[in-house]
Order: sequence, then structure tokens, then C-alpha cells
Amino acid sequence: MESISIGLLGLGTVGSGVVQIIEKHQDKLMHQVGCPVVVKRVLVKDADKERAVKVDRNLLTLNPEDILNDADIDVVIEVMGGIEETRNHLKKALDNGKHVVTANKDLMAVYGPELLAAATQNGCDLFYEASVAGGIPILRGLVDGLASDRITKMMGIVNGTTNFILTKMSKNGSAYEEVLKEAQELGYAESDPTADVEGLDAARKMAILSTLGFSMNIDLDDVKVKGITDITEEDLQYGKQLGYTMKLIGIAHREGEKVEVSVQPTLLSESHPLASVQDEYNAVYVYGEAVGETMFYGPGAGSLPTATAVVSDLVGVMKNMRLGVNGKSAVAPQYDKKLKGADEIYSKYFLRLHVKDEVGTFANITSIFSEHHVSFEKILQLPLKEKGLAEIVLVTHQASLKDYEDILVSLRDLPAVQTIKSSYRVEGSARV
Ligand SMILES: NC(=O)C1=CN([C@@H]2O[C@H](COP(=O)(O)OP(=O)(O)OC[C@H]3O[C@@H](n4cnc5c(N)ncnc54)[C@H](OP(=O)(O)O)[C@@H]3O)[C@@H](O)[C@H]2O)C=CC1
Ligand SMILES: N[C@@H](CC=O)C(=O)O
Ligand code: NA
Repeated sequence: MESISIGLLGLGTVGSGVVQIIEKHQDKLMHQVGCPVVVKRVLVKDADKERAVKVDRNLLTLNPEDILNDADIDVVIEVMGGIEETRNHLKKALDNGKHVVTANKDLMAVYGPELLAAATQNGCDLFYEASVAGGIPILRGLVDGLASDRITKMMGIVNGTTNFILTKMSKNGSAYEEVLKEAQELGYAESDPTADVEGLDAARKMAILSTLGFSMNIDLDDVKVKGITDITEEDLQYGKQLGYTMKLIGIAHREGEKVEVSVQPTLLSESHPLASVQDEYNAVYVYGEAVGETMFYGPGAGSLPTATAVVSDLVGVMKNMRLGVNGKSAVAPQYDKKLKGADEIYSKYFLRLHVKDEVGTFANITSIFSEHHVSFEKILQLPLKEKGLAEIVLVTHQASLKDYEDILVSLRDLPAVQTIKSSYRVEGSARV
């Protein structure tokens, strides 16, 4: 091969990083694959836009066909985002025999199986390491590093924006809106940050992780999702008081043939290794039957960290090109999808209530829990400024999601309960 020609879809935060790494690490790329890597065309929306990296204007195009139909382009790198239009672009690239590297978890969570099948049919590679946990090589870690093991549980902080927000709110008492704006300015957030803060970005990544980790086609719709927009300062403070730290955690748990996949704000024991993951950093805690506990840690967002994963995938494609084995690495899921029911999902829960401070309130509340065979790890009752009201904060022992949801229904019907202020899943045991 004289050189490898790249067509780049997008030249934003990640695309700019890709160009920088290809330029600055050209010697390492050449040493590994035996030929230079050349960015031949770059798709953008606005050719006159100021950019983080200098690119010859003659390389820029507003027409994706200039890349998708260019016979000289070997690999399409997609870092433009979006779903439907981008799906069509990548399908066309694969049908035209071009290998694809993408960072697009929105796309892979919804159309991953379809595009992977198209890649195999066309003898092309489709790699997407950057789509989950940015620069952390978690997908290769699962597919290659832990290929011999059966994964039982994965717990991940897989969204850098929300981890950055929760870190600043918890450590500095910063205001949510102010920190979200800072995350956007730093290039961590999606173009529409709703995907970050409502948990959808993390859910997409958990769907991709679970599909690979459990070898089961987990769709985005299978992932129960809640974001961070309802978290209050009181919740953060009570969590700290009880020995927990608030994180947006993706949980994927397999018991026998059945799995549960969810994303929610979670009070995590301060002693859990994930509790130390700060700012835009991500981490995925993987439990395997044979390997035991492992943790993959690193920057989950940002231009160069994410671009590192993208260009590393490009090296993987180029190595396969040299060996003539492109399009052969995708392994179809081994197991039929079987999801746990609410009566099979167990966790501890944090609950904060405002109640009437009168005789019998506490007894009525605790009897609802005992009717569902749910006991308590910790309970606090404190008076409120509002006359005649008190605040009850409790952490349950392990309870099924079904029992806990039934308890919440009964509490809402109890006259003594004025408001259910907040409820969170709890992972790990707090300090005594
Ligand atoms: N930012 C991060 O830390 C991470 C991002 N990702 C993923 O990487 C992808 C890119 O993210 P990011 O770089 O942050 O996004 P940006 O918004 O910074 O960049 C998107 C780029 O794509 C171009 N583009 C977007 N839509 C079109 C279109 N319809 N036609 C032509 N060009 C288009 C834009 O052009 P123009 O510049 O002219 O506007 C821009 O150059 C996304 O899928 C994201 O989810 C994954 C991991 C981390
Ligand atoms: N917006 C995402 C970017 C990386 O996937 C995040 O905050 O993690
Ligand atoms: Na990754």
C-alpha cells in the first residue's frame, strides 16, 4: 500500500483531534502499518468556520458524496454525530467497500446490528471504540482482553458531562446551570446536552456495552433511564452524611440467562472504586466469573482523548488491511435476549420524605415497608421549619424493584406523607 486515504465526516471537537493525532503521530502510524495515512477529504457544514485545527481549505467539502463515492478513499471516519442521515452515509460507505470508524454511540445503539451486518457482508471493518467511554479502550477490553470470560456485571460512569457536573456540585457547591455551561465550553457535552443530563447518552453506551459484554442484542429501549436534572443539594448533602457520593451510574447485571440494564443517579458507597472517578473522567467496573473484578479508567470526553480511540481503531483497520482479514472480526451475539422482571432486580434504595410530625406517622410508614418484607440499613428523622412537618431519610436493605415501587405507591396514598422528595438506587455499603 502506498498510503491509506481517509475521508473524515466532521471536523468539530473530535474531528479536530483526529487530524492532530494523524499529523503528530504519523511516524508511529507508519511504523505500525508500513505506509503514510493521508486525510484526503473532510465533510463540514460551514467551510468558513473557525476551527481548532488548520486544514487545507481544498480538502473541505459540504457534499458527503465527495467522500462516499471517492474510490481512492479507503476508510471513512465518522465524527459528525446525528443518526438517520449519518446511518445512510455509513451504509453507503460500507456498500462502496470502505471501512468505517465511528465515535457515534447514538447511531451504534440504534443501528449497530444493521451496520455491523453490512460491514461483514461487504468484507469491511466497522469499529466504534470511541462510542463508549471516549478514550478508554473498554470495547477492546471486553472483546479481546476478557474474551475468555463470562461477564456477570458492569457498572459504569460513562458520561463525562454529568460526572463533571456532579463532581463540581458535590465538591464546590457549584450551580448546575453554571457547570453545564462550562462542560459545553470544554467540548464535553453533546450538541444537544439534553442527551447528557437526561441519561440518554449513558443509556446508549450501556446498550452497546451490554451487547458486547453479555453477547446479547440489547436495544436502547431495553435500558431503564433517569437523568440528573432532579438531583437537589439536599440529596447530595444527605448522601455525604450517610457515606455515599452521587454518580450517574450505568448498571448491567446478568444473573443466569437474564439481564438488567439501567442508567440512574445512584448513591455510591464512598469506598467503591467508582466513587473516586472525578470530573469528565469515566470508568467501567467489570465483574467476570473467572477474572473477578477489573476497572477500566480514563477520560470519557474531550477532543484528543476521544480522537485517540478513533485513530487507534483506524490502526486496527489498517493492520487488518495488511493481513487481508477485514470484515471478519464482528462476532454475532451468542444468546437470545432475556430481560429481568421488576421482581428479579434487587438493590438498596435511598428515600427522602416530608411527613406530618404526628403520632403514628412513623409506625404507619415502617409498617408499609414491613408488609413488603423490606428492612432498613439507616433511618434519620429531622424536624422541618414548616410547622408540623418532619423529614424522614432512609436507606433500605436489598429490596426488589417491584416491592420498592409498590411501597412508593402505598406511601403516596398515606395521608401522613406530604411529599416523596427523592428516591435513589444505592450501591455498596456506607461507612458504619
Ligand atoms: N465531544 C466528545 O468528547 C465526544 C464525542 N463523541 C461523539 O463524536 C461525534 C462528534 O462529536 P463532536 O466532535 O463533539 O461534535 P461537534 O459538534 O464538535 O462536531 C461535529 C462536526 O460534524 C460536522 N457536521 C455535523 N453535522 C453535519 C452535516 N449534516 N453535514 C456536514 N457536516 C456536519 C460539523 O460541521 P461544522 O464544523 O461545519 O459545523 C462539525 O465539524 C458525536 O457522535 C459524539 O457523540 C464521542 C465521544 C466523546
Ligand atoms: N457528551 C459525551 C461525550 C462522550 O461520549 C459525554 O459527556 O460523555
Ligand atoms: Na472507548
